[in-house]
Amino acid sequence: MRPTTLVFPIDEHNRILLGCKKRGFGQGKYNGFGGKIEPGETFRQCAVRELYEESGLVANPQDLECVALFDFQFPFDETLTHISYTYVVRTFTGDVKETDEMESRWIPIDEIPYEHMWSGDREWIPQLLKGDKLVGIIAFDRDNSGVDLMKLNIVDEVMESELVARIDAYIEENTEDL
Ligand SMILES: COc1nc(N)nc2c1ncn2[C@H]1C[C@H](O)[C@@H](COP(=O)(O)OP(=O)(O)OP(=O)(O)O)O1
Repeated sequence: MRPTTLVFPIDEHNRILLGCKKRGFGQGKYNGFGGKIEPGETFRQCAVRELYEESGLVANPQDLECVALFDFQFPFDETLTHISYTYVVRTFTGDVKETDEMESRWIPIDEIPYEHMWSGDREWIPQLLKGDKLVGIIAFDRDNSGVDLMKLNIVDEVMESELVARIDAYIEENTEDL
């Protein structure tokens, strides 16, 4: 799986925008907005594109705050393993709309529906909301749903790579099918 991004918009009333995923990976779960990075994109470009496609909100890449880098590991199905650069955004325009992928709503942060989210989120989303920045591993169990291991470090700053997608695109362009 390609690297991914994940964005949590927060409004002036301190509500978080979450979407219930209508299809694909994480179907039926509430989450922020994101998806796979496309060749040639930076992580921030991916994040604002996915935010718009999935929620209708428009953000500038420079207004994203990078708050976490997660290595989501699925040892029992390696095809699911991926990293995710995770952002909070408080400045945006546009109207929230239902899309093919997500049905979204603004939720007060003390009413986040963790029981309908990925397990693990209950641990780290509150940390992000109080301002911590996190880097680490979350490893899932045999059913690819429960957390077997969570090893997260609080960091001063999440180092953002702008290179991965470009290298990926370069390799795709310059490698013949075997
Ligand atoms: C496993 O724990 C996870 N928790 C949370 N909160 N979010 C997760 C977890 N694992 C993945 N995610 C996020 C990261 C990305 O935003 C998406 C997955 O991206 P994916 O590319 O698979 O999703 P699609 O929307 O189907 O992708 P495209 O639109 O790019 O096709 O979930």
